[in-house]
Amino acid sequence: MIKFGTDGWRGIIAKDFTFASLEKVTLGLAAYLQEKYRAGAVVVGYDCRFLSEHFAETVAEILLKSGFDVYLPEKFVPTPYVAFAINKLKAIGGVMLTASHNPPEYNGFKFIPDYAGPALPDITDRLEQLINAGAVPSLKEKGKKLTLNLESAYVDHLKKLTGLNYGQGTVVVDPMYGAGQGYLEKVLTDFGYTVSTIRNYRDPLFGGSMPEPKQKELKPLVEAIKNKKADLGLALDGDADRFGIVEGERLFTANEVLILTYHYLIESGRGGDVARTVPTTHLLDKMARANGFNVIETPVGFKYIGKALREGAVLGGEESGGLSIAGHVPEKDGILADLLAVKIREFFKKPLTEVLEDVYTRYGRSYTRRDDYRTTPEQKEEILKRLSSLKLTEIAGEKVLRESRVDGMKWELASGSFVLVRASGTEPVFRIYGEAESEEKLDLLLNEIKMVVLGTVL
Ligand SMILES: O=P(O)(O)OC[C@H]1O[C@H](O)[C@H](O)[C@@H](O)[C@@H]1O
Repeated sequence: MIKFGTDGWRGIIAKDFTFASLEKVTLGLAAYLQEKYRAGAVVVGYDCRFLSEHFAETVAEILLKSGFDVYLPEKFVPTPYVAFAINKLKAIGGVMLTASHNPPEYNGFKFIPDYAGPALPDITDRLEQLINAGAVPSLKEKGKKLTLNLESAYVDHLKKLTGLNYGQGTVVVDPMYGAGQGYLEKVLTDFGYTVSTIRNYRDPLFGGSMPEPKQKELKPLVEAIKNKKADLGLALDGDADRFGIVEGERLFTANEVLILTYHYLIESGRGGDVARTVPTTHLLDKMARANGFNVIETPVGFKYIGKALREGAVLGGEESGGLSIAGHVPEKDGILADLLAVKIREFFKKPLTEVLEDVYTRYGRSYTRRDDYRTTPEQKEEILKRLSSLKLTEIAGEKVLRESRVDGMKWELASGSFVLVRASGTEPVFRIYGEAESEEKLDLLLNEIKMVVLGTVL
């Protein structure tokens, strides 16, 4: 049984993710594409993982035999680049072979439709149906196999979109052995920055860790920043759709990066509506309201943010590390987010830490946190049952103003704080998220919800 999770189908290589299961998935996709289009081109990209290029060949071969033209790159590419290529080539869609930031033993299959953002559930539901029913496409005259070669176009587009200028400074780039190698280096050296790079070769084992830009995994970047006396460190996850931005030893959370980006867009005259997922910081709401803009709240998943971006939001993002802006593809792009961080420093002429302080002074300070708790399938069932009947009027002594079930269960409190519990769609964990005006308060909120919801089960 194939299931598309929060972001595509993923599995352990050789156990679930095999050539045979990939063929089955691709046959279903080809049948889906034949249902929707008479002809067209499909972009097939792949990351640096074990066998990724061979998996991509398998996908390409089936699509070609189903009568579609296929664009295939000569080496690994970032996920946002595939989205960019779909847009540029007016392709009918794309496939990205990647397991993003998962451990090395995983690989994955992500379908990106013609609108160049993550597939929405109506599409993945139909795909699952076709795949699990063993659908096969009709054999057609073989399509054309073409080389995907839009790196320069993508780089030029990012240069224009970010509006970077010639600047000075030292930057360390850390693609974490992933598919984003070369892009940041190219843009920044072209603009006169001194760039040094670490972990910039293919290692399907990711140096024994995970290609995820988190504090623990970014120790080598922090070390390199110190050694090079660099102003900034810029990291990417395994397929470069997520970012890691570091000044000194400080890694900015995705919430902070979203706040900084929104502030920059507003102050540079590019303000507008903002889209965020339910657990993402409400400071964005305060900023939007203060400037006469709207907030679009969505369930977790960049597919929903992508939709809001297509409908006119100027910024869309999520606390898990996704960001894109108007004028770009509605897919999260870590390379774009990293370059925007450089632009923000350039624009405000100060370090990001100081820009963030200015934002807090203007709109109010807030602290966010997410705690993850591993559960067994039985525990998950029990917690979900408990959540469905839970009614809280007060949390940590504060009145609940609003309760919402857009995704999981969210309680918004009188002071503007919130707590949210939901089951992850990508890992066997429950996530408890919160935001409050002080760290002490945040602690109280998260602990109380942990006790009430997970307490006796875990
Ligand atoms: O909290 P989860 O359901 O595990 O999802 C966490 C994240 O997973 C993937 O990376 C998706 O692309 C994101 O859109 C999502 O936010």
